[in-house]
Amino acid sequence: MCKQSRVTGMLLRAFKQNFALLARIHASSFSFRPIGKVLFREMKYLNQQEAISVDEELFNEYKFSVDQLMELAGLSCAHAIADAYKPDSLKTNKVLICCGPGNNGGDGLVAARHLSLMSYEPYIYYPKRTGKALFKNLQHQAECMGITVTADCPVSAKVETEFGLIVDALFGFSFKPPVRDAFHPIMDVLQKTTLPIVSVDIPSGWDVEKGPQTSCDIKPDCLISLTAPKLCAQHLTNAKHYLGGRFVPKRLEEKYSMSLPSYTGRDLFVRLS
Ligand SMILES: NC(=O)C1=CN([C@@H]2O[C@H](COP(=O)(O)OP(=O)(O)OC[C@H]3O[C@@H](n4cnc5c(N)ncnc54)[C@H](O)[C@@H]3O)[C@@H](O)[C@H]2O)[C@@H](O)CC1
Ligand SMILES: [K+]
Repeated sequence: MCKQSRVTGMLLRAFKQNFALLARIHASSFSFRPIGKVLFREMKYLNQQEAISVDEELFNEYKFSVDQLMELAGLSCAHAIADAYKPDSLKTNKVLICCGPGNNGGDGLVAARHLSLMSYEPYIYYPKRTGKALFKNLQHQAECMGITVTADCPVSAKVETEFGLIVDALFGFSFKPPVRDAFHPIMDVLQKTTLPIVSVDIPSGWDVEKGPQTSCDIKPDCLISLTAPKLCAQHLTNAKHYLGGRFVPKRLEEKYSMSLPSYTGRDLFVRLS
């Protein structure tokens, strides 16, 4: 084959490959971001049903136990908090941790225990408790480590003077608005506070997909998405955003096309913004 036709063949093949790539990009529901000369697929934001399905697969298909994943999730939250808020950058190292009735609250109980081992002084507000052994044990472990666990909602004035940071572990991806009456007092504290709020997985009160529902909704200073961000994270404004929960098997990540960012070395979190 002459040199000219070899070159023509190469150009044709390159054109076909690029055309196929562009067609795939166009057909996909994901967005692509050019970095240098390479196209990287951006991380996916899960809808509520996808988050629930991923959760179910981790337990049913992969046979993880709730305790295992909750410990890893809560530990990654504690590490991300320690990265974002060094104790001496806060007005005080006392951290108010608000724990809800489900697994999001469990992540908060775990994070409290780990923060207490890292120069913070956690104080847990845990109003609605279940009889499940896992949660009773988490509460017991926190109390054995000298952490106060109370069902009495702290008043705003006390929160503002006594604490340096608030962790919102009230509701996660199973939340269905509107917030029930029993949680109005603490939501009121979170809506009015001037302290930074770190939300675990979902800013409590936000719609899991649509984000804040009213201008009164809480404004987290930091969100720690677990496993993969949910759609509501796209509504964050001027907030730090971390990804934690470094336990997703590659096969599951690929099944849901999560395109998770790479964790560095032994880190338990990735800072996204
Ligand atoms: N799948 C995962 O990847 C993992 C998820 N974990 C955590 O688990 C969370 C999800 O946990 P759950 O499914 O238990 O649910 P949530 O913790 O999101 O909340 C469920 C609880 O909130 C209550 N609730 C729902 N809507 C309410 C409303 N409008 N007003 C008042 N109460 C309301 C429900 O009655 C239930 O008790 C995640 O967001 C994450 O924080 C981690 O613990 C472990 C790993
Ligand atoms: K939350």
